[in-house]
Amino acid sequence: MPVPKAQFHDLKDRAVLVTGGGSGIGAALVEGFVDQGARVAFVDIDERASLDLVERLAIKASTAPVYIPADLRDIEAVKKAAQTAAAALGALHVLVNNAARDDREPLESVTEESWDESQAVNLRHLFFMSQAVAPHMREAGGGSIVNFSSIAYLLNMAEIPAYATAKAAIVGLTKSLAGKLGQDNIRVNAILPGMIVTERQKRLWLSDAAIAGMQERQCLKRSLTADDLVGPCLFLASACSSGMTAQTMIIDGGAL
Ligand SMILES: NC(=O)c1ccc[n+]([C@@H]2O[C@H](COP(=O)([O-])OP(=O)(O)OC[C@H]3O[C@@H](n4cnc5c(N)ncnc54)[C@H](O)[C@@H]3O)[C@@H](O)[C@H]2O)c1
Repeated sequence: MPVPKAQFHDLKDRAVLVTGGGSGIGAALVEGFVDQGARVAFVDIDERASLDLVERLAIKASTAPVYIPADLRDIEAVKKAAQTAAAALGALHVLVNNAARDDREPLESVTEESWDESQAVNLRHLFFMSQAVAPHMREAGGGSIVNFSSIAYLLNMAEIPAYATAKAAIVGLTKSLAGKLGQDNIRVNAILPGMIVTERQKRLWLSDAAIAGMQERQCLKRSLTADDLVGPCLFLASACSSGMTAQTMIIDGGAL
């Protein structure tokens, strides 16, 4: 059964920036915000997927999303992307820090370089993008930042020490940013997805046995998809959650 689409009326015309919006969960989030009538920009390194998404959404939306090509491992590019988004959309009100790359790398293989690379792609840009966007949110009178963590760091998964570290740190980052930015009416929350069956996940990591194993573990006996994250993310972005900050929301079908 398809996940029903929510409507949050305060998100209409809101200026929204999504990182990693070109494919996977991020693309579903971009579409979710576009469906609200929000004005959306997204950053992604994958130009082909991103341009395809813009083309697809331009057909159905009055305002097509703005694609900002950038590599979020480059902090100057992160800052520039925030400025480009604000210049295109006006004072930003919502930031979704979604981009990541869940490479597997066992303990024995991790090097200084691969460790730093993992933190750069999975953690560092969330801080610097939030830092760059916060002044625009102050200008807008407040805002909402949604950080994508993962339940992976709670599952004792052996093959992802650097990724799990980054995803755990995102919860700490979320709470610290919330502590600082609350005085400016900027809320900061995190979403922890469980196993979300995307095309990329199926191509790279998810065997039929792994999917069946997770369904067995979950309370809900179906696979979750990117659409399962859209409603929760819109809710955190909307003033419907205006009393909620420094929190984590687990969307895992009851796996934990
Ligand atoms: N899919 C899952 O099962 C799952 C589970 C738990 C958490 N999550 C989290 O949800 C978020 C989205 O996951 P996903 O499965 O859609 O990931 P994905 O890999 O399918 O998509 C990530 C997007 O980020 C972009 N990206 C990657 N590196 C980039 C860089 N350096 N600069 C700019 N863009 C870059 C990619 O091009 C891609 O469009 C991530 O934070 C991930 O950790 C996913």
